[in-house]
Amino acid sequence: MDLFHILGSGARFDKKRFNDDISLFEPQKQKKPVKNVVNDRETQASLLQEIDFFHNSKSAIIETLGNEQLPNEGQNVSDLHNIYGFQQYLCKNLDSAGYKQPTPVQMQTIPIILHGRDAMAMAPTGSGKTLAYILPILHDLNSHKKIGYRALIISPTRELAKQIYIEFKKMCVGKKFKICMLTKATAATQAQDPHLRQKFDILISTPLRLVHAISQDNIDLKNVRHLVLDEADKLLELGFLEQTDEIFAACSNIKLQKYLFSATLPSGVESLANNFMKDPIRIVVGLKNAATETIKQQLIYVGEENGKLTAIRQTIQEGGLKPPVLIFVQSIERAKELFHELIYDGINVDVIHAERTKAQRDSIVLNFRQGKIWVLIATELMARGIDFKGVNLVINYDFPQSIQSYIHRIGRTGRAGKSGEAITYYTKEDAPYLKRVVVSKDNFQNSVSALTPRPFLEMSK
Ligand SMILES: Nc1ncnc2c1ncn2[C@@H]1O[C@H](COP(=O)(O)OP(=O)(O)OP(=O)(O)O)[C@@H](O)[C@H]1O
Repeated sequence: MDLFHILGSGARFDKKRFNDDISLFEPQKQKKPVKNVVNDRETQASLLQEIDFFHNSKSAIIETLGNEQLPNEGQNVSDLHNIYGFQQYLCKNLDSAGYKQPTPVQMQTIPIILHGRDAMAMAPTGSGKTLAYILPILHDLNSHKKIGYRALIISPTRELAKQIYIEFKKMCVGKKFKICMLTKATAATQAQDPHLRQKFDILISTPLRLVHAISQDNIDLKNVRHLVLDEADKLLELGFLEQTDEIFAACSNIKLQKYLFSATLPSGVESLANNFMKDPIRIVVGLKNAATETIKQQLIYVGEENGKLTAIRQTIQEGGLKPPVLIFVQSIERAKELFHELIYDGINVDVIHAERTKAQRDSIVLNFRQGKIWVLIATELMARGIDFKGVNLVINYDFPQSIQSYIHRIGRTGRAGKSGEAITYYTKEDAPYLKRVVVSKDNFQNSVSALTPRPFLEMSK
């Protein structure tokens, strides 16, 4: 089972359940079982070259031995030959973006997708799941073709869809790929000119917008080979499920591969997903359905409802509100109320929710990213996927309704290995629900920094 262990670095596979999958990765019998031998070169050489895509073997063995450090010997850019061979433009773009090494979820997911398998990937917030599908998709698409959409990414919110679009664009520099983010305007132009639809390679959309286009016969998804559900558990919840189902139905290509990504995939959702996925490989990085370990979490008892405002004002007076700060509330009304309180206190604050216009939302997101807004009050709209790089503090002003909501909300800080802080206020009424969100940090395994992956540069031909 050593090969599978090596494959599984940074991830946890349900070996019992996916025994068949495991055997797929074992085309030949190991000569002899290897017991935690770090420098057994013979063992490493016997790895299936095509699966050991990132040459992860070291990090896996490090894991076995308790994170012991190994020298980086043998890692040579020029001598690495890999049957996938990422194109130079990808490596260049990764380098320009400052991405030197793949994160664990990227290490695990990329080879699985490139091997033509469906995948369900669960990895902490801010662990790089977006790139974990962007890279193999771009690699597989190879170059621009005029045959219509070949990859489709579904996101629950327009804000996240836009962020994914920007990340794709960043990775496509130097290639002629055409990417479309479906909006009212882009849908209308494609409705008017069917030839235009052939022009694009990749489509990114929210479910509702796409289902509308499908129902109007304005979009053709028959050539889609890669379908990603980003924030998959959200997209498979009641309310989105019907739309997601219609999208699946429209993707009729028999070679379609499906991928689910989220920091949280409750077991009910997983069972549901198993019904429509083809032999999916399940990837779990870290502890399933748990918060990221780089976030310092605090629960603060505020007694009554009005204790929250007192608590936040006290934190401000004590200079404990280091911007940028994101504050989550439960409803649009609550967001508006808190905004008026904080603006009255002279704080550089703004508020984002579904009642603000698209233009306002775009400009708020941009201003918050650029540091022009210090404190942003948000509803659940901003809880998932949004990557604000430097958020120092997340405050759950209103207690989250589920563990999933808690994980995603606080996951807006402590991203990409950075540290962050999360404060959750709770009142007497919230006390019975506390257990839902209190997750033992000690149980968390395989943090991003615990692994020593191969540099991206070594993926090129
Ligand atoms: N290999 C890498 N090296 C360094 N930074 C990376 C790498 N891959 C991604 N990142 C950065 O990590 C951050 C988080 O990535 P991403 O938004 O994909 O996380 P996520 O896992 O999708 O989080 P969430 O669950 O909140 O959606 C981004 O700022 C991204 O630019």
